[in-house]
Amino acid sequence: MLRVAVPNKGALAERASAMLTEAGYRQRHEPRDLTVLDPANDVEFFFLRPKDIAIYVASGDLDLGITGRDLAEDSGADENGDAVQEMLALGFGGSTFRYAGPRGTDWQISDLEGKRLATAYPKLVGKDLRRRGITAKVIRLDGAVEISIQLGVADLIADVVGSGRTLRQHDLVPFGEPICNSEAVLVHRRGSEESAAKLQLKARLQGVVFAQQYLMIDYDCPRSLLEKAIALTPGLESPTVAPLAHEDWVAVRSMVPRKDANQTMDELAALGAKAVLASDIRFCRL
Ligand SMILES: Nc1ncnc2c1ncn2[C@@H]1O[C@H](COP(=O)(O)OP(=O)(O)OP(=O)(O)O)[C@@H](O)[C@H]1O
Ligand SMILES: O=P(O)(O)OC[C@H]1O[C@H](OP(=O)(O)OP(=O)(O)O)[C@H](O)[C@@H]1O
Ligand SMILES: [Mg+2]
Repeated sequence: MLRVAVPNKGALAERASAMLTEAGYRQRHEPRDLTVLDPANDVEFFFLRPKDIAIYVASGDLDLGITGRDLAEDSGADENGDAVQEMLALGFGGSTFRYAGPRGTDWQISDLEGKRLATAYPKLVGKDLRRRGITAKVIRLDGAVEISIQLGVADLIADVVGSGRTLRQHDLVPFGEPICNSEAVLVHRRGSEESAAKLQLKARLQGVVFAQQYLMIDYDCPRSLLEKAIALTPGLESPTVAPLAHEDWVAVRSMVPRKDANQTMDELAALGAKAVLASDIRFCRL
């Protein structure tokens, strides 16, 4: 039976469970439940603290986990790499992990040298500092890191930035390139086998991710414009083209990236396509 770790609280928990439900798996009904058995799919889910998930997966006690890329990178067992390996990016829970300092100074990365730096991600930060050849005193906190400078424990911080609201509230500004561009990811133990059971769960989640990132576009198109229309909507392999009762016209169906959909629809309409419709894809296998 496949054993899978899912965040039990925090920024990723709800979306991770919703994605698994969409992919056809049983999820918990009681928010306090720590395990859910899904015998039909031969999977058991374990609901764990987000920070602990990479530890269970890296040790091999659990086969797969959903966690943040920043947390996965922070779990690295040694200098040679992370103990867990990303199998799939899940397209939600986006954030950056950044250095920040008090507003009013034009902070540079070189200013980190010799400073006290508070963070809840000491390994991720330690690796970044070593890579840059900077020596700083890393102070490990569990959370609410943004307040540590005000309280006198640190000079600078490194933390998760979502909307940026928490930094602004504490008069902090981010500086330097992000240490990590994070999102929710599916991980397994580095170097472990990609078994058929793991690949099946990955494929199901991939189907949900694609369904959320693409729309299906349908339109009617004069045959004379078909080549130009297909160039706008090439689809994944190639679009479906079906005859219409009116022999000068065809119906076209193609998947387009959701983020480009409105622009593509405008361009199709300008070209002379009619009845341009967009619809959601619920899930898919590609
Ligand atoms: N405001 C946010 N926006 C986007 N992603 C976030 C945000 N806060 C946290 N995350 C992401 O969620 C993941 C886990 O962080 P989360 O805050 O949920 O757990 P935690 O800090 O370990 O637990 P807790 O905050 O409950 O003590 C990380 O990958 C992080 O990047
Ligand atoms: O840029 P924002 O949208 O404001 O989000 C960023 C904040 O969200 C997370 O905090 P969380 O609520 O998890 O509390 P924590 O610091 O105790 O982990 C993160 O650690 C930042 O503090
Ligand atoms: Mg947090």
